[in-house]
Amino acid sequence: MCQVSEATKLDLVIFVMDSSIGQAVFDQAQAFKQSVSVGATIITKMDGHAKGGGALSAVVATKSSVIFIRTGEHMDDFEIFNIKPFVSQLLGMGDWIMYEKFQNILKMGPIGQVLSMLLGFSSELMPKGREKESQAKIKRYMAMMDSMTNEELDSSNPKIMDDSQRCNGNVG
Ligand SMILES: Nc1nc2c(ncn2[C@@H]2O[C@H](COP(=O)(O)OP(=O)(O)OP(=O)(O)O)[C@@H](O)[C@H]2O)c(=O)[nH]1
Repeated sequence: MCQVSEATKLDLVIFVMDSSIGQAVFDQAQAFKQSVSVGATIITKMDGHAKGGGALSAVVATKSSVIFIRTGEHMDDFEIFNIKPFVSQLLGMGDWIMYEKFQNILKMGPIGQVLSMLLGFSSELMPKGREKESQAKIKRYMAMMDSMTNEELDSSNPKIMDDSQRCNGNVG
């Protein structure tokens, strides 16, 4: 790697990390940084189970920014790195965000009008003429989420649900 770096005039050295290796990436990234001057990082395999927490270690070790994530095996499975969804996924905040959305919607009055203004809600959730039913559905989702522990809300793993909750019908 040092020889390649010395023999060529590189505009940018990119450290490519596999998100599935987790925190072990720190040592790898540090060794990389000690040999060549890393300018950017790419996180791969974000389509798998890993949330990419190791990226934080890689960024600290290389003192570089993440520029892209890879989300598949094909050539074009690249996405520009976007900090908000990344951190949200890392913290498992998807369900919390949805819960807050529901709470705000219910506060905002006639739900049909409100939902029609919002992006991200499908017509199945709010069919025309069935607003009351849909409002009840949202309240049911919220009741389900109220019955979940913080750990369950934070996790994207459905297996973490307690079996007794499934039997009680608390979980859809
Ligand atoms: N699902 C998925 N597969 C990926 C991604 N990036 C790379 N791969 C696959 O992972 C495998 C290894 O990729 P390589 O590019 O050979 O990575 P490498 O670091 O040189 O691999 P090693 O030589 O095994 O260390 C290949 O089959 C890739 O297609 C990704 O973002 N998602």
